[in-house]
Amino acid sequence: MPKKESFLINRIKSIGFAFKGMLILIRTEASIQVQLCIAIVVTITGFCFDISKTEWIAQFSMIGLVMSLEGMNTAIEALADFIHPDYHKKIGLIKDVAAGAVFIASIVAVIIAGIIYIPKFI
Ligand SMILES: Nc1ncnc2c1ncn2[C@@H]1O[C@H](COP(=O)(O)OP(=O)(O)OP(=O)(O)O)[C@@H](O)[C@H]1O
Repeated sequence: MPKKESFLINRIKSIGFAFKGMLILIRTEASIQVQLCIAIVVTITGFCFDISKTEWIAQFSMIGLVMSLEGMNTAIEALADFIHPDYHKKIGLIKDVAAGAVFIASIVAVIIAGIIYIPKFI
């Protein structure tokens, strides 16, 4: 019994730490703030155009993917700066690759937005 309790408490604590991390990202990361604004705008646009359930799923999936990858990118940047604060070619490569992952998701997000909204204008 006590084992189960401590497991539950640990899970709740983990959710608390994760929530704290999310708030840090929203408060301190300019890219996340921009993405959050875009997410709010496209969500309002979704209501305006009365998009279908499948389109909502695609839209929210891309919002989640881009913002969570941006969070991972921020963590990798912070880790790289902590491990090696000075200039190093490898650190540059690590940061570029992490940023590249966000960029790929962002391009796909723009394509999906085009698939959803362009037909509503023509
Ligand atoms: N220590 C380093 N050694 C080599 N190149 C680096 C180093 N730090 C940064 N760079 C290069 O500069 C780019 C930008 O790095 P930076 O850490 O400023 O990230 P950023 O994309 O500007 O993110 P943020 O705006 O969140 O700080 C990297 O992608 C990398 O090419």
